[in-house]
Amino acid sequence: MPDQSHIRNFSIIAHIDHGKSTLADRILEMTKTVDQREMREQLLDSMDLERERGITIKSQAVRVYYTAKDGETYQLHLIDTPGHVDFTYEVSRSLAACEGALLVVDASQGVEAQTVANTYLAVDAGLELIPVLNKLDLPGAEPERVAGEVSELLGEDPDSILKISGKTGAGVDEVLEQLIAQVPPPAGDPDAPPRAMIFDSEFDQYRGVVAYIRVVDGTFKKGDAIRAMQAGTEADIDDIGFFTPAMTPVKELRVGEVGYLITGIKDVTLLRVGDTLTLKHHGATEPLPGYKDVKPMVFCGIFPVEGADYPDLRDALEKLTLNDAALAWEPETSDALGFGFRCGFLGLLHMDIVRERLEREYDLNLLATLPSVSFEVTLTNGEELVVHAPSHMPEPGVISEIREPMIKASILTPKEYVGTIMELCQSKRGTSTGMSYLSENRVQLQYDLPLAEIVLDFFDQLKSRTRGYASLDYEISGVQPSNLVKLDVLLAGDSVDALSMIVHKDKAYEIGRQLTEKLREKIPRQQYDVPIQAAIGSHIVARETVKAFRKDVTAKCYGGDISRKRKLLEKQKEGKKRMKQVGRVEVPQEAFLAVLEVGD
Ligand SMILES: Nc1nc2c(ncn2[C@@H]2O[C@H](COP(=O)(O)OP(=O)(O)OP(=O)(O)O)[C@@H](O)[C@H]2O)c(=O)[nH]1
Repeated sequence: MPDQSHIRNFSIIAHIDHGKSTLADRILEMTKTVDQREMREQLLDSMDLERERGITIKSQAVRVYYTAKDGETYQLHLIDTPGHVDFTYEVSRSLAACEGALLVVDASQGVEAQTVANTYLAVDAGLELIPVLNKLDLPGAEPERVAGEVSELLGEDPDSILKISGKTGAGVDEVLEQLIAQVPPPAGDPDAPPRAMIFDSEFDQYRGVVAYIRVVDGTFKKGDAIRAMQAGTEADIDDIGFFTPAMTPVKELRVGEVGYLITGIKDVTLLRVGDTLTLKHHGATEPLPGYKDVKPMVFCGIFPVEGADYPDLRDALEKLTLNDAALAWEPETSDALGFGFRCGFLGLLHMDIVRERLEREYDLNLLATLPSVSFEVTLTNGEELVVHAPSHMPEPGVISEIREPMIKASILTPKEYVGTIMELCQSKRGTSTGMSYLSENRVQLQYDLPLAEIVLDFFDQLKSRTRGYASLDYEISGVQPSNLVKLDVLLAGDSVDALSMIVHKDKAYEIGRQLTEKLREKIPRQQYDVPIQAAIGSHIVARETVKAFRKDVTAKCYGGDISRKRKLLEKQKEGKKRMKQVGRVEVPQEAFLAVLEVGD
C-alpha cells in the first residue's frame, strides 16, 4: 500500500463538452482500472439521464494505481465534478477534497465561461492547477490561440501547457506524470482525531445513503461510531471502501484517502454534502470549514394532469428527495390546476432534471407552471413574507416593498456578439459592471441581473443570438428592492392563479399584451367566446378573445360505423390528455408556458 506521500487527489474541471469524461475514461483505461470488456464510453456518468444528455450530475470518485516513470507506484483518486452552474456548491466541495486539478480546455473552442468560473473555484480552494489543451486531433484545433487564452487566465507560460487528445489517448501519460510531479500529497495528521469531509452523498435503494468522503485526519474503520458535526447525525459505519469504480470494501480509510462510507441511514439530509464526520467518542472538536446549507433558488408548481395521480406524485417526490437533498417541495392548491406541489430547485437544469425524472422514472403525466424565484416582501404593517409563487403575492395596496434575488453574470463571447448581448442584458434589466478582453477576439462581459429574468428564457436567447458561441456563468449575489407588480390572467372572467406572474412595472403592459396574444394562439376554440384578459389588481391592461367553434371529429362518419367513431373519440381524448379544465375553459399545457415565447 502506497503511503501518504504517494497519494494524489485531483479533479478534472472543464466547460461542458470540453472532454472531461473522455479524459477520465482514458486514465482509467491506462491504469488498467477497468477491464477493456467492461469499458464503455463515459463510464463515470452513471445515471441514464446523464448519459442521454451527456452531462455529469453526480460527482464520482475513483481510485487508480499508477506506476510512474520514477518506478514508484502512486495511489490516485480522481474526483469527478458536475459541470453546471446549478451545482456550484457540489463542485466547490469536490474541489475541497483535492490538492490539484486538471483544467481541460477544448483546443478548438477555447476558454469558456465555466472554464473561468471553475478556475476561480479551484484557485479559491488553493489547488495546484494543471492546464491541458484537449482535442488536438480535431482539424479545427487552434492550440496556439487557446494556449494564449489559458496563459492569460492563469499566468502560465503558453509553451509549457500540455496538449493532448482524450479521444486517441495521445499525451495522456504525460498528464499523469505532471500530476504526480506538481500536485502535493495530502497534508493531514495521521494521529489526530479522525475527520472526513462529505463531498457527495447519494441514496442507494438497498443500502441507504452512500456518503463520498475525503479523510482529512486520522483513520476511519468499519464499525466505528461516528457523528456528523453539522447535522448532529450519529451512526455506526457498516461498510467503508473505495471505488474502482465498483465499490470495493476495505477495513479502513486512512488520512488523505478518498472513498465511501455506509451507515444504514436512509435520508440524504442527515449526511449532507459539506458536513464533517468525526468519531462519536473522543472525536475532533473543530468541523472543517466551508459547510453551507444550499437553498433552492428557482420554483415552479408541478401538478398531475389526472387528479387521481396526486398520491403517486407525492410518493415520487418523497423518493426523489431521498436522493437529492437540494430538492424542496410543499403541497400547493391551485384553483386552476387542483392539488399539486410547489417545488424548489437549485436552478433551471436541476428543475428540468427533476421534472424529467418524475415523468420518466415514475411514469407521471405532469403540468408544470412557469418557473419563478422567491421574493422578499415587506407589508405596510411591517410584516415580512417570502413569496415562492406569484399567486401568493399579496394585493398591491398592502405591500410597502418587494425585494428580488440578483445575480452576477459573466458572459464570454466572440467580440462580434457583444452588441446583441448588451441589448439582451439591457432588455432583461441588467446593469453592466465590466468588460475585458481575454484575447483579441474573446470578450468577457459582466452584468448584474435579476434572477427572475434569467429563469425565463435568458439562456435560450443568449444562445440563439450568438449562434451558440456565448457562454454564461453566474452566482447569486443578494437581493435588491424592485418596482414589481403581479400580472394576473383571466380566462372567461376567472383569474387563473397558475398563469399569474411577477413582472417589473415598466414592462407589465407590454408583457400583458404579448401574453394575451400568445394565449389566444394556444387555447383551442371552445363552444363559446373566451375572453382572455391581463390585469394588475382590478385594472385590465390587455384583452383578446378566442372565438367560439366546435370541432366535431365524428361529423365525417355518417351513421353506422361505431368502431371507427369510437376510435376517433378515443384519439380526441388522447389529444386532450395534456389539457386541463380551468373553470369552463380547456387549456393545453403549452399555454401555461406561453409567456416563455413573449418577446420572441
Ligand atoms: N475529437 C475529439 N473529441 C473528443 C475528445 N475528447 C472528447 N471528445 C468528444 O467531445 C464530446 C464531449 O466529451 P465529454 O468527455 O463528454 O465532455 P465532458 O466535459 O465530460 O462533458 P460534461 O460531462 O457535459 O461536462 C464527446 O462527444 C467526446 O467524444 C478529443 O480529444 N478529440
